[in-house]
Amino acid sequence: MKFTKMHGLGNDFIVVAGEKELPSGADQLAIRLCNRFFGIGADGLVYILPSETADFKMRIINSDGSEAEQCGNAIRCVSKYVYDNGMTDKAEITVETLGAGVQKVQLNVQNGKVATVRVDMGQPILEGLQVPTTVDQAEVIDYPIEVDDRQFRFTAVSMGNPHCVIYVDDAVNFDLSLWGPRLEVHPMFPRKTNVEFVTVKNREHTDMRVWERGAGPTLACGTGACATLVSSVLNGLTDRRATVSLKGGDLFIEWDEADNHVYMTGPAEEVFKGTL
Ligand SMILES: N[C@@H](CCC[C@H](N)C(=O)O)C(=O)O
Repeated sequence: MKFTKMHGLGNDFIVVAGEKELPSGADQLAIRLCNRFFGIGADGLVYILPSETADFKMRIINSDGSEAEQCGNAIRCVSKYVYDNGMTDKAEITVETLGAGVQKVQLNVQNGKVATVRVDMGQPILEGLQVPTTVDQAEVIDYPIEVDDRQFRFTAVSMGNPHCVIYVDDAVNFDLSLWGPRLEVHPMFPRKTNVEFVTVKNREHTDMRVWERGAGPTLACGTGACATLVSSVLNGLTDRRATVSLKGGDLFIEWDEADNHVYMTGPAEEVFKGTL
């Protein structure tokens, strides 16, 4: 099996192309290959597959073997992969995802290779039961949640996958590994959740640290950055265009008032190719 190790701001993936469909046993393979001590090491295993409704289809398996509906950093890596490897010569492509429909992608090509990618991430889902949370409300904004003896307030956003956004005084130094795993499996999130801890720096800039469902602490999360911007607008904290600074670097996120779509712009990089 040939693979390419790629990353988007340090959120890293083992990318595999050439299969017709998601192979059975992909969950166990992801657990084995994503292991940083006994495998290649990655946050997820990503398959690029043929699609009947788009130019390509993407499936992503988290490092714990669970499948995610969508992944912002992976879709940028997939877009770079298909262009740089001659699977398309188009600068605008479409990618089918499991839970966020078909997404339109614009490639910024420099010297024949994709440098950055702008993805139309679609419309955010805010209805509480659809995110999903157990809160039966049209929107779940600044809502109380208790973990052990600590009270947080969260805003729920789905970008195809669920996110719980929490504002803290200092996201950069926040104890992610203590609270992230507890919130990920909190009973208010029936399909578990990704958790973003956010500090607003000004109306066009936030810091964010993420605990990902099925992968733990990662250096960046594209859908998490989108959820952060949407949440920050809903809470009146930022404008509709802002930079989200993650541990691995910056993503530029826009929530368009006209079409209600969220747009994410950021880099994608190849690390190495290999054969198993
Ligand atoms: N890193 C991703 C999200 C990957 C999936 C996530 N762990 C989930 O289970 O929803 C991103 O860049 O969006």
